[in-house]
This record gives sequence, structure tokens and C-alpha cells, in this order.
Amino acid sequence: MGTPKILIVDDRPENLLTLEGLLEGFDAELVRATSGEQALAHTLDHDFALILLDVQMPGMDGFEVAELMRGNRKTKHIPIIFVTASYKASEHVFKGYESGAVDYLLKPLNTMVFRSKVGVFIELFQQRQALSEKTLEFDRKLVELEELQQQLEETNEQLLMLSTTDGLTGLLNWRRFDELLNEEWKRGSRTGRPLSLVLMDIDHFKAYNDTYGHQVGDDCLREVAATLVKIPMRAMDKTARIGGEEFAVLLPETDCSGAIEVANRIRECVDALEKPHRSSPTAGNVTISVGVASLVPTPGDPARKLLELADVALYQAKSDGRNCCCCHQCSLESIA
Ligand SMILES: Nc1nc2c(ncn2[C@@H]2O[C@H](COP(=O)(O)OP(=O)(O)OP(=O)(O)O)[C@@H](O)[C@H]2O)c(=O)[nH]1
Repeated sequence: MGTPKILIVDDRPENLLTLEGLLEGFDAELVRATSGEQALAHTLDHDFALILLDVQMPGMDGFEVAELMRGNRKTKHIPIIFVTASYKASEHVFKGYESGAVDYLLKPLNTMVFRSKVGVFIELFQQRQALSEKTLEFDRKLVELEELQQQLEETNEQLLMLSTTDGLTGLLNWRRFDELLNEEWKRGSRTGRPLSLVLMDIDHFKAYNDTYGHQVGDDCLREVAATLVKIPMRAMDKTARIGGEEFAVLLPETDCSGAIEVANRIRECVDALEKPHRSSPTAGNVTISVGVASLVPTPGDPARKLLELADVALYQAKSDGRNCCCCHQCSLESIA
């Protein structure tokens, strides 16, 4: 906090000296002006705690100075005490207050009264300064807090993303898929609408890895995942990588025939990639086998039931020669 400044204005140097004497002992810096013009100029360079203003001065008098100060945004809040020897009854006092003065003292000044008034204004100024510093600090802290909050939200979003996403393919991971399966199972139990699951497994992927290397195997997994993402599906359908070379699509409110349609589309799209797989005993390119299961969820049964049925269908598709779809509901008949 800076030392409070007091502007003393009087055209007579001896009066300025008297004021200085009366102000002795205050922890304040005194700035002097011998005319109204000089006083106004000082107000532009300093922030005063108080102005002691002589009324009668040649040129611009004290009232004019006060009026001009009240009209200016930077100076209108500065308290003014008019100090004058001329006492012309209440009309002058009134004029002083009208122009914005906060007090009006007559010469000769009563030392006790004068000093106690000045003391009050210095204290007020210091309180105002302390308040504005606290306000600034508070604003700074508020900005810091908002930044921290934003960082926290971003970190939480990233954490959530990491905990629900498969790092290799960007698809949902097993953990999230399992949650969704349970949620949709419960929803289906309430609505009585069917829930379908399409389970996919890349054929002879061990041989693919052995032939082309693990890195190329990873690229292949990404490519299959990207193909799944491109296949048009409804917003509520969820695609996940649920195991090494195993993928799943959860299809809420979809019956068996709808799920078979999706399953065939997916299998055809992967086949159409024509991605070479020279060590595949069943095809010259990367293919997938697909198992489909569809159920109207029953409240007492676990959601895993759907997964188990789809798994049985997938096993059947593998047994049927791979690169095909099997549906559990269709008596495990191969459908492609
Ligand atoms: N590159 C790569 N390979 C993986 C990843 N996860 C699992 N695998 C491999 O996938 C292969 C799966 O092999 P298997 O379960 O024997 O099945 P498969 O060779 O695909 O044979 P079928 O499923 O019967 O057609 C294993 O060799 C795993 O090491 C992965 O993240 N990246």
C-alpha cells in the first residue's frame, strides 16, 4: 500500500505553510498547489486521499476547481475540504457542498477538529486501497481457480476417455462394452424390445501375426476397426474391441433379422478390403467369422447370456469354414 497523498491548495504561501504545520505527524505525502489550475494538473498525476482547497484564489476559485473535478471520472471520488477565511453565512457553505465538497472549514482552523477530520479521510483512503488490493487478489485467485477447474475437467475427460477406449483402435474397450451390455439388457428388460449382439473374430490371426509380424498384425486390427466404424449404423449401436482380435457390435432394439443384416454387411466389408493373408488356410485375404445372437432380455437373466449365445454362434461360424455369419436363433445355421 502506498503512502496517502494530500493536496493542499492556497494562493498564499504562508497559508500553505500553516497547513503543512497542522498536518505534521500524519503519515502522508503533501503536494502543494498555489492556483486552481495547478491543483487540477496535480490531480491528473496523483491519486489523492484528500484535497484541502482554498476557496478564494485569483483566477479559478476553489468552487470551480471542485466542480471540474466532480465532472472527471478520475477525480470525482477524491474528498475535498474547503478551507476559507471568508464566512458569508450559509449560502457559501451550501455552494461548497453543491460542488461536491465533503466538508467546509473556516479559518482560523481549530487544530483538533482539523486533524481529526484529516485523520478520518486518511483512514478511509487506506481502507479503500486495502479493499481494492483484496479485490484484485480475489479476482486473480478466481481466474486461477477457473483455470484449475478447466484443467481438472479436461483431465477427467481424458481419464474417462482412456478408461473407456481401446488404445490400439480407438473403439470402446471391453470394460465400457460390458457396462453398455448390462445397461441395454436392463433397458430391454423394461421395454420388452429385443437386444442383439454381433460378435466378430479375425480368421487365422495367429498365422497372420506369425507371417507378417506383430506390428503389421496391429495395423490389420486398426484397419478392421476403421472398417467397422465406417459402416453406417444407428447412433445407439455400439462398436467395441473386446479382445485381442475380437470385436463386437451391440444393437439395441434390433431383432434377429436386423442383426443378421448388419453382420453380413460387416463381414462383406472386411472381405472387400482384400487385405492379403497368404498363410490363411481358408482364404487368400483377411476375413472374419461372425456370430449373431438376439434376445428379448428377461429381468432375471444375466446380460452375459447374450454374449454366450453369440459366442456359440461364432464358434459355429469358425467350424463352418470361417468368413461366414452364424445366428444362434436360426438353429446355428450358417447364413453366408
Ligand atoms: N498383432 C496383435 N495380435 C494380437 C493382439 N491381440 C491378440 N493377438 C493375437 O491374435 C491371435 C489369436 O489367435 P487364436 O486365438 O489362436 O485364433 P486365430 O489364429 O485367429 O484362429 P481362428 O480364430 O480360429 O481363426 C494370437 O496369436 C494373439 O497373439 C494384438 O493386440 N495385436
